[in-house]
Amino acid sequence: MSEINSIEEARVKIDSIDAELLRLLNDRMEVVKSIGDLKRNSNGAIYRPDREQAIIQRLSELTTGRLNKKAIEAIFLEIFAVSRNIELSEKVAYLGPEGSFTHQAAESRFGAISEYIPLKTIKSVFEAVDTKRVRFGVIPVENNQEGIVNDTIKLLNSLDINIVAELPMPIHFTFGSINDDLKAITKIYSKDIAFQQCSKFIEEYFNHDVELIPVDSTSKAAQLASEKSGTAAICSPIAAKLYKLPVLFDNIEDSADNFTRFLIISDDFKNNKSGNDKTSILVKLSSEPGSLVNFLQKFYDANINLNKIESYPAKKGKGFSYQFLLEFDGHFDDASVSQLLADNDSIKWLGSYPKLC
Ligand SMILES: C=C(O[C@@H]1C=C(C(=O)O)C=C[C@H]1O)C(=O)O
Repeated sequence: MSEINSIEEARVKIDSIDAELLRLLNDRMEVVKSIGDLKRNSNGAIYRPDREQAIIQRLSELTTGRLNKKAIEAIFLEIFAVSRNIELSEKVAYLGPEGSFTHQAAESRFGAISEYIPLKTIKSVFEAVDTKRVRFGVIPVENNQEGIVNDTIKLLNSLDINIVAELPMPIHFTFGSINDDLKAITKIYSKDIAFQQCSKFIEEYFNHDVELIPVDSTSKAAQLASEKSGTAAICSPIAAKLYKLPVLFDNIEDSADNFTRFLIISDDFKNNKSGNDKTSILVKLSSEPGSLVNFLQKFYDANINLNKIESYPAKKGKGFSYQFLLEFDGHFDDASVSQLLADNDSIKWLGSYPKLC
């Protein structure tokens, strides 16, 4: 690139590059529109995380300039979200309320312009997907501090719903208030759990008395704080944005490694292989010596790497049997995986999807 001597000169260059980018993006959207028409004729799914992951992987290997994989991902996830809306706008339900961390996770994958429906419970998200009122649902499945979300597993077990993609997301809390002088703040709204997870911040920044007021959601906290002087909220960045609450501090949580794994779910959905996939299953095993060992032996024999195993007691008739959630490397279409899952009534396949954590 030739030498640039002034900001004005640089901006002229940027304007011309942007015009070219826009022309190329519009060309891309024409092709995307044709794909949308073809999918409509064949009733194919609009969202294909396998294909999106393969594009990001390909571009990360191709890049020679300043953009690394993370930057490419940030840019292209928005392009994909806009593309999907041009193909066909698909409704997305998530565990609300608006401004929840699940909302933030949903927006990170489906972009700013999709049609979102916040629902009150994980069960209602599953039901909205099951009755085809929405094409996709977004719900939490585990948090590294709190453990697994039992409702999600229970509903994956009882309904015919598949996992389309996983979304690991670091949980960062922000501190927002319309007062920029901390001394003027006498009340802080948030959820109990957020107070616990940000206790060091509260201790260090407030040596005067503040009242910690627990409310139902961190979005509610943001709303209340946006309406009243002398108050503040500990909430998600998206909730602060939603209620136009000025953010005074970001990342105020005690532990830097608080992360939640969300799932995108749909009914009747099967990804193609992306090259780096994970499979989730539920399996019921009888309560007798060796049943788990014998089952796990099959993974060892097939050289399949296990990522997770969680157990749940499952009521069955008079006695108890055991149910396990297993996650392992590989895709349903891999011969080793399909052989392992074949002809086994006690296994419920939940989905094979690009591995992100
Ligand atoms: C265009 C497609 O549909 C969606 C949009 C994609 C894109 O913008 O490249 C990729 C995968 C799908 O989620 C496709 O399936 O190729």
